[in-house]
Amino acid sequence: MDLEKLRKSILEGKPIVLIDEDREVEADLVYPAETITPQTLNFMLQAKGMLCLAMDEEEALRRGFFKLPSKDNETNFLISVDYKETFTGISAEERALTAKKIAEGLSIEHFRYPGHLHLLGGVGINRRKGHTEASLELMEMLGFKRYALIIELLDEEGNSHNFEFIQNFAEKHELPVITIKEVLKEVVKRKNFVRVFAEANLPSKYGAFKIVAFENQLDFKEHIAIIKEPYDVPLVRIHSECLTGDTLASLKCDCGSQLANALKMIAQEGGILLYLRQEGRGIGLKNKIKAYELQDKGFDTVEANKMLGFNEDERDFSVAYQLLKALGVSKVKLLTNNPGKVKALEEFGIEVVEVIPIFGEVNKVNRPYLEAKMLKLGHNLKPLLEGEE
Ligand SMILES: Nc1nc2c(ncn2[C@@H]2O[C@H](COP(=O)(O)OP(=O)(O)OP(=O)(O)O)[C@@H](O)[C@H]2O)c(=O)[nH]1
Ligand SMILES: [Mg+2]
Ligand SMILES: [Mg+2]
Ligand SMILES: [Zn+2]
Repeated sequence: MDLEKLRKSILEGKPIVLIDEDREVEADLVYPAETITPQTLNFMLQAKGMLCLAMDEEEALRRGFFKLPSKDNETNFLISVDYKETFTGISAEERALTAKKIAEGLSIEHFRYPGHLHLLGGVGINRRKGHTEASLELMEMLGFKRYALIIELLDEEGNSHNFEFIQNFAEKHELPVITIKEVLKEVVKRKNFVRVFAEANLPSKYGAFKIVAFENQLDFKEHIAIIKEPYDVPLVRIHSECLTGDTLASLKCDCGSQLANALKMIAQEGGILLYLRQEGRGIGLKNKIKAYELQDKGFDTVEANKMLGFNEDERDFSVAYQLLKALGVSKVKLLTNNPGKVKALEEFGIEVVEVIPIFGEVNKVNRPYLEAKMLKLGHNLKPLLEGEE
């Protein structure tokens, strides 16, 4: 993400176009409240959405601004306000003044309500990945206080999901465009959401390990690390949970035998196994079993995922990066046949000094599954399946 370019745009009085790809490409214009001018605010109003000031909900509540009833994960409105020394509060100049006064830290006594500036409460980008939360992170990474003016961008007909219109608008006015996903990624790089919670010995039949549990504020799941020390550059296995393969001895996949082999290798060389709670390539256990239903009817693992409305692989390795960071690891020798895992770690700045294949057992049942992974998901399983290791 080109933060310099974004900062320059702000200094020129131009808002940033922030796209939410998860919500069918909805775009908001975003600008720091602390430096807003009536001119920029007036420019933003042509977007035709609802101009709001986003701030951290906790901070807002501390200062006496209060919430309006809303359901979980819906837009989190607080009472709308006007700064007391405005006339009606609606003009661009007066709304800009109200916004600045909030960004200055004034509490509710200095405002009339309801007023003409809507307030949105941000609950943290780890809890909600909306425009409100992303715009606050964006402000912070650009060196501004966590107060953002945001407004949805509507097209000529008043529609909010027109990618072409959004692009043209940005080009015409020379506004930078970024996505919530890009913001989130940058936040994961910069901040720490995970810390070591507990650490104990774990003697196992493969050797003497340590087991580490984490306090995890990123996806709130209970991931685990199994560690064998000492190591210089650790051998790292990032293993996604597979209840059926890992613990129920299913022959449908190679997960259980990969897990065993990884633990053996790590026991010998020193390293870390991250056990990630991303069952079924991220779709969860019950959906994986639904996918197995379809596989029983003859569809392959990729087709089954798609028929259920999922991508072929729904995993996100942000949390793996955060776990490694919490363990002080920035260089790894990665045990995998999956190029996607290497790419994911490298994007976060982890140095993958070596990629080491890790094969499980092939049998009659899992061969078609492994072939589908090789042919459709690009996994490097050729030596295993063609026995030419
Ligand atoms: N959706 C879905 N998930 C499956 C299926 N079979 C196994 N899985 C899941 O696939 C994941 C495999 O995880 P890993 O072995 O860590 O990763 P990988 O993509 O095989 O990559 P490697 O590092 O090369 O092993 C686990 O979460 C399994 O639960 C299936 O048929 N459908
Ligand atoms: Mg929105
Ligand atoms: Mg695997
Ligand atoms: Zn499995």
